[in-house]
Amino acid sequence: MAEVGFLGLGIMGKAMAMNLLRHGFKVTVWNRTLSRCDELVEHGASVGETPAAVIKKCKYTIAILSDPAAALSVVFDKDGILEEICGGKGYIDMSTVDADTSSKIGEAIASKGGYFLEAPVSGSKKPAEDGQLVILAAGEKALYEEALPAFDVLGKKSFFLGKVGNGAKMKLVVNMIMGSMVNAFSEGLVLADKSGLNPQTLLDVLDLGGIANPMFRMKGPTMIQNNYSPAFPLKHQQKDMRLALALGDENAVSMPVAAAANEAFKKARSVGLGDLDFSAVYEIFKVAGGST
Ligand SMILES: NC(=O)C1=CN([C@@H]2O[C@H](COP(=O)(O)OP(=O)(O)OC[C@H]3O[C@@H](n4cnc5c(N)ncnc54)[C@H](OP(=O)(O)O)[C@@H]3O)[C@@H](O)[C@H]2O)C=CC1
Ligand SMILES: O=CCCC(=O)O
Repeated sequence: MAEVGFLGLGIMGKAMAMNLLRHGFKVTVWNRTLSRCDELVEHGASVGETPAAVIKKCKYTIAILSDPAAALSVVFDKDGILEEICGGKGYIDMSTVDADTSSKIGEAIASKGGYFLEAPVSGSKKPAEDGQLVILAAGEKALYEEALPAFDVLGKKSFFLGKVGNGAKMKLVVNMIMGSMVNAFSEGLVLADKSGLNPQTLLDVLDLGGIANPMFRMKGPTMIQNNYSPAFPLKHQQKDMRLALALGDENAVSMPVAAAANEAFKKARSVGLGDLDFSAVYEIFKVAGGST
């Protein structure tokens, strides 16, 4: 089996790279903070000293990094991907970024003869651990097909969405909806509490009705316990709202609900909640609603 490169061992990257190792892939990892590679090495990974070194060694390399700045940095900066990508090699960026960022990366890689696929994912830490992500790929179809054995390990379903940008846009639309939902959910929990209802009973009622969903089911119990151990960091959700709103601007789509949700996430970041789970936006509604 060909060696797969893997850049970025944050919450998602660590779980995904671990999964590939568990399924017999040979994996060479790199992370900006190199010490984060140690645990993967214990499970059989090799380490590349730089993104360029990983690209040089591997037929194709996957990355999942925090945001557009990070995604651009590993490609264009010193010791970056562009130094070693060449004909026959592939680069798959699974970070959540905007279509422009993805296109810039794709064009630069193509200019060196390499193949590029964007492949952001739906699903969080647990689905990443369980190989249950939803993969939203777009770009070079041949690379998509080459990577399918890895995608089959990482995800429960892969979509090929056509040209570069379509994966990024799909991911931003999905996360824009999710970010708006968690705001409405938070507001509802506060309203239930302030009007004398038991929030746990609200969760039970919601779960039996037409708006039951895995996100409410998973986050509700931890939110009412004020437990925001990060699966999806709030700072990344706010980044996704910001990028989705920019996509709305480009397309003249009015998004008042998403704009209000973005304000709540920004407020949450401004009071130091950015590294907690995105469900910590609930704290902002508690303050606004006068809850204790
Ligand atoms: N967590 C989730 O539930 C999901 C997240 N995503 C998306 O996946 C991506 C990663 O998320 P997640 O794993 O949660 O994030 P984390 O914050 O846990 O990890 C971020 C990763 O990016 C690296 N990084 C940050 N800045 C740079 C930089 N300038 N140069 C190189 N590397 C950098 C970090 O390295 P270092 O260790 O050195 O800081 C780390 O490996 C994001 O785009 C997010 O929106 C998508 C679906 C679900
Ligand atoms: O981008 C993060 C998505 C988190 C999720 O789908 O639960």
